[in-house]
Parts: sequence; structure tokens; C-alpha cells
Amino acid sequence: MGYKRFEEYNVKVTDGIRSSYQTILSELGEDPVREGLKKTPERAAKAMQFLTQGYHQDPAKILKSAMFREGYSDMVVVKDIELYSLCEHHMLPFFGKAHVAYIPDGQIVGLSKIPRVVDVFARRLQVQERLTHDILECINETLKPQGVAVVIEASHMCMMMRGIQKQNSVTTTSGFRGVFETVETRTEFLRLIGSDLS
Ligand SMILES: Nc1nc2c(ncn2[C@@H]2O[C@H](COP(=O)(O)OP(=O)(O)OP(=O)(O)O)[C@@H](O)[C@H]2O)c(=O)[nH]1
Ligand SMILES: [Zn+2]
Repeated sequence: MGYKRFEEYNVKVTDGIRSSYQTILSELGEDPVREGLKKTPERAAKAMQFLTQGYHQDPAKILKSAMFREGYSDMVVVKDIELYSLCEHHMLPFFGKAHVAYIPDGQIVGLSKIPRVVDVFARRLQVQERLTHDILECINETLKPQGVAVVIEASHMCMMMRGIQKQNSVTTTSGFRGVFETVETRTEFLRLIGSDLS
């Protein structure tokens, strides 16, 4: 069946999440039944369930649904994949770009499946480091390529809207497996994505 978008996923808003948001509104000093807020617990529950739908999706299955035997054995790079996730410490967004590359070993994967895998892991509560490794290991273990590389550049709302309140800091995380562990291949990838790390 493969990957399904939330709209097709038929997830019902969970009563417990909706009523918890109603409690939060009251505890914040708001009137949860005033006109503008009446539907807010429902909307917030729906939004949060959308943003965490990755718990109900199987990223390996997504990759397996479009793997093809092919002799191509050079680098495949999908860069600038926009990414929105939630930090598990504050449940506030972090967002930015993911860059993913692999070198096939007899099998390629449908290109769209790479951003889909990024979305599945991003739509769970995360830290940027684990998100990077989740994507890396999933592609490595499922596609079994000669190598895989992932770089994520992201800004964290928990460091922008509150806390340290730094508006311009960007965090870069990276992971390399197989042939990307050699300097030459890694450097070529970093050059192709225009990374400062190269
Ligand atoms: N390593 C890592 N840290 C993260 C990520 N997202 C948020 N954090 C950090 O998680 C840490 C949680 O630290 P705590 O001291 O428990 O929380 P806090 O009091 O809200 O910390 P401040 O943000 O410094 O005010 C903070 O330093 C955040 O910046 C992430 O993806 N990776
Ligand atoms: Zn945070």
C-alpha cells in the first residue's frame, strides 16, 4: 500500500488529545468556550496528530515499494529537502533542509521516496541528531547501497522564540556510512550540496 498522506489516512481526532488541549487553554487563563477558541482544541489536536503521523508510518516499507535493479553506481544526491519537525524537549518546531545522497549497489530507489522517508522521521518528536541518524540508517539498511550520507541544517524555535533567543543560529548535523566515510567521496557530496563543511 505504501505511504499515505494524512488526509487519506483517516485518523480520527483523539478525544483525549482534544480534551487535554481544552484543559491547557483553561490552565493558561483562557476561556475555552469563547467563540474564537471553541474549535481550537479540535484544531490543535488535529495539527499535533498531523505533525506526529510518522509514528504510524513505516519508512522501510516506503523505500521497498519503489526499489529497482539498475547498474548505475555513481552518486545520487537529493538536496534542499525542506524539513519541519518538533523538538522533543519543548515540542516546538525546528525546520530547515535535509540533503541526502547514496551510491547504489545494484538497486536504486524512486527519488520521491527519499523526501518521504525524511518526512516520516521528521513527523515524530525528535532531536536533530537522531533525525539525521534515523534517515541514514533506514536508507542504509533497506537499500543496502555502497554508501549513504545525510546533512541537516536547521533552526530551532526553542532557541529563537524563547530560551537563549538567538534568531540566526543554524545547527548542522551529518552522518556518513560506507563509501562516504572516505574523504574523497564525502568531500564531493559536501561540495555538491554547497556545504560549509567541505
Ligand atoms: N542536541 C540537541 N539539543 C536540542 C535539540 N532541540 C532542542 N535542544 C536543546 O535541548 C536542551 C534542553 O535543555 P534544558 O536545560 O533541559 O531545557 P531548558 O531549560 O528549556 O533550556 P534552554 O533552552 O537553554 O532554556 C536545550 O539546550 C535545547 O537547546 C536538538 O535537536 N538537539
Ligand atoms: Zn527545543
